[in-house]
Amino acid sequence: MSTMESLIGMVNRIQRACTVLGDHGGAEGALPTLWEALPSVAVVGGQSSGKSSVLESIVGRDFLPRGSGIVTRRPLVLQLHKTDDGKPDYAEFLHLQKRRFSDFIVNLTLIDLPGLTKVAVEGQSDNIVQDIENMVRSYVEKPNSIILAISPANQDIATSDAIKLAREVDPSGERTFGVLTKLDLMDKGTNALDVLEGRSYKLQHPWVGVVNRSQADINKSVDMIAARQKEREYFENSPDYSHLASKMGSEYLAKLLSKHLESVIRARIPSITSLINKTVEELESEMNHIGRPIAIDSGAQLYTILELCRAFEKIFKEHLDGGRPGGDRIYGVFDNQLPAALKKLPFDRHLSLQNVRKVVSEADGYQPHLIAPEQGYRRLIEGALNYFRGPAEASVDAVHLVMKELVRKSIGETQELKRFPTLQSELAAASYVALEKFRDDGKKTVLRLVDMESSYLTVEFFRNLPHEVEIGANPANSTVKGANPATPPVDRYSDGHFRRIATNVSAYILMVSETLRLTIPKATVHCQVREAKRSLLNHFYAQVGRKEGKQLGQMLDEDPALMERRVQCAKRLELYKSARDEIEAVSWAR
Ligand SMILES: Nc1nc2c(ncn2[C@@H]2O[C@H](COP(=O)(O)OP(=O)(O)OP(=O)(O)O)[C@@H](O)[C@H]2O)c(=O)[nH]1
Repeated sequence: MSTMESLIGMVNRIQRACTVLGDHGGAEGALPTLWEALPSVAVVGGQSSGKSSVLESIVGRDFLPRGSGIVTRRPLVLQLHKTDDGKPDYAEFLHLQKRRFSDFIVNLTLIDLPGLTKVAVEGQSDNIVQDIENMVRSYVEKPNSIILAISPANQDIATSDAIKLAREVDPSGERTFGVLTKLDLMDKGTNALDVLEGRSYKLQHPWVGVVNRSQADINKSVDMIAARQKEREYFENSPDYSHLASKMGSEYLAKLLSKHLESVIRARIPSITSLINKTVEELESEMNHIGRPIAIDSGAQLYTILELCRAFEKIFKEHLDGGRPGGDRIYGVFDNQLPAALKKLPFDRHLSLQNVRKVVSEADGYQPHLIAPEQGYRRLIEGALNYFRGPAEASVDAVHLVMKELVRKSIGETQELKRFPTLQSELAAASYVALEKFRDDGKKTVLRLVDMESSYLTVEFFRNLPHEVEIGANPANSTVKGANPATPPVDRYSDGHFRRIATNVSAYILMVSETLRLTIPKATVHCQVREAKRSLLNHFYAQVGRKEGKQLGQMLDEDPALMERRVQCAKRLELYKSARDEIEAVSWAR
């Protein structure tokens, strides 16, 4: 394999790596540095110094338009690896190079130096000159830019624009290749040995003299092969240069340049590889984070849905049972909210002397009570018990709210669910419906506890009360109590009598309150918390089980942005891996 072929093969591989990555050195590129890490060749020289001719002979084809128009009259920056939109002047040209240079892919840049200063024609601002100069400079300044400095032999080397620029941006000369063109056009009796042997201007790489096709050759359509032959003969037969013949000419220049490019590219491979490896790692970890794509068969989809539900349920239970926060707030309802609400019930008002007297009297009707006001007691107690409905229902509602919040939190905390917004909302909806049902059940149960208190009073409480006679307001009546029903007692009932009734009812209500304080939490946990742990998603599971494949798929609808991201990542990952293969092949090929 010739040096040139192996270089081209190598660059082709790297180029393929770059192309698969969509990396063309632009800012939008995935790995902008990959392409940019490669050396580029800038062919610089004064007007008509022979840049195009040299480039052609290196590449081995006739490809550049010549002699007029776009090539000669402007500072020409030709990048063979990318088109530059917005510069219609070059469009045709760039179009041409695209077609022709698929086999020589090092970033080639052709720079016409004197053109730089002459570009500002009428109507153009000086800024353009400056801009173009900056652009050119940005090419040749890059440490990975190899400068092919073209100087015509029939001009004083001291005035060479190419050497002037090269000296400026590459003082040590390590990336400058001096090319002397038009040796055949030198005045008779003069030669360029001072330059070619490095005495006029020393560079680290040897100077190479070339003889390109003359304008006459071009006009006669002398092809490249013939031109090469002619060039070879020129050096072999030249009395001045025959001793240098093996190190002169376009072919030698191409070989020299290829070897240099190859070593520079090889030197860059480790850093390119590590760059690729780093990106592969990043992409892999992102892919892990995004998760695998979902299966398409409905069995696997159902399985996935159930797995996800289970993951959610597990977290939800951890919130209730502890391990994750939130369950303690339910205890907070029982320990603070409920007792406080019970304590705040307006029994003082209900058992005010005035109300007790009113309720008892109304219960007595036309016939005042004789012994204890049985009906009065019952009505007072019933009235008081009604007040418990509020706190009882409020406890159920409070627990409901806590659990709803825990469902919301648990869905948010289920990592696996993150990518499935549809399933997330369906799970939330199903859970809320279930919690609603548990709440209804909880309410029914706690209200039943209250109702039970009114349906049957604790008889012992009253039996154990001190006898009416002893609590009677008037000691004079104590002997007749119960003995003389005919005595109209209405006016005999003093404040003390009613106060005592109030005290008794109050004591009874306190006892009931204590009971409910203990039983409402039991009912709530039984109906809501325990049920939620046991059957939060039961209905949902039944529904899912009846779903068709298509509906299952819909439930697993992913966030479109995420799906897109996964596809992108997967694609890039594959590309990077194949790029890595290409690059690895380069480092093994010798
Ligand atoms: N005789 C002879 N003519 C040459 C040589 N090199 C270039 N020429 C001629 O010089 C003219 C300019 O050559 P190009 O290769 O177009 O030079 P260039 O630097 O690309 O020109 P611009 O881009 O217009 O600045 C052409 O007519 C070439 O045929 C050479 O070594 N010997």
